[in-house]
Amino acid sequence: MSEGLPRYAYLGPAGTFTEAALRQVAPVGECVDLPVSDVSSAIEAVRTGDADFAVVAIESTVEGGVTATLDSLAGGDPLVIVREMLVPVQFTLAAAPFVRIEDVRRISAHPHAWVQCRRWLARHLPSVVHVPATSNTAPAALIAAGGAELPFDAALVPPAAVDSYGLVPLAVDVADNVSAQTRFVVVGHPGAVPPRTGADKTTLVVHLPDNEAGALLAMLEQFAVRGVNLSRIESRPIGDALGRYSFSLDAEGHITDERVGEAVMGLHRRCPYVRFLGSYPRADAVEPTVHVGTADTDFVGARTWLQALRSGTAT
Ligand SMILES: O=C(O)C(=O)Cc1ccccc1
Repeated sequence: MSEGLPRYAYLGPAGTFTEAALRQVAPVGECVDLPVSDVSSAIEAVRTGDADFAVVAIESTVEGGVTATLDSLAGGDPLVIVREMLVPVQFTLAAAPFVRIEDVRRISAHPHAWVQCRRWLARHLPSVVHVPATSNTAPAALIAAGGAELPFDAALVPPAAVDSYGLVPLAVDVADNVSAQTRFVVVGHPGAVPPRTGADKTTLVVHLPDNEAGALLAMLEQFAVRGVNLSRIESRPIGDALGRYSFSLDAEGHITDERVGEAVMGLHRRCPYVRFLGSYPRADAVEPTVHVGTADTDFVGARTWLQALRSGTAT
């Protein structure tokens, strides 16, 4: 019975790294899986009410921010990130039984997978052609389905998907970076913010005032002067005119941390648009370094002192 279970939209079909991320939060049987063919559809499924949550890749060690995810979250009805997960990413070159590596001319791969294996491919199969796939297991599912002749001979797939789709490995560990990781997030409707753990992240989208010299520096100063470290920042076109950019950033800390709250208030004062995309526990549980004068007690003490000055009760 799946009634009452949370519904998760994710990039399918089964066996993607996104599904591995989903399993960290919702084991099989404890949720309804809704596989879709791109991250924007996964996020949209939450907006339309077809899903309760979406699990989407947001950042990778190889390519940085996943732009489709950042753009889908930056506009449209507000959604928030409630959790993050890290998944190690490796690839196997695999094919239907009886395909020999020397006969491989066309390889189907998700564009991110192709980039992650570029050096290996250039070295071992320099003349192969890339056939883009919607996910890391979409070509595996096509091979497993059999039937019509496919426009590719082999595919780059997650190692765990080789057996589950009845493929054979032609070459293992073909990713260029052995420590590659992808960061995934669970996206849901705004509501109660996940409690502060002491090792949290806050994701924001910020627009800067137009034609103001130093506006980016002024935005960054809101964090710097309060001792808030940023772990990711990137610009994306707003889309309405050339030269207009939106900044997507991750700040270390929780919205209930005084220093993060003060920085976000500073953004609200200085920037024409600020979207809060959630505070959630860091997957690596690393706590931020708290610099002198930026602990919660420092902010609360300073506020109490100011109140006393204003009310004439300071001693
Ligand atoms: O989740 C997957 O498996 C995907 O197809 C997306 C992807 C692509 C490359 C690295 C990590 C995730």
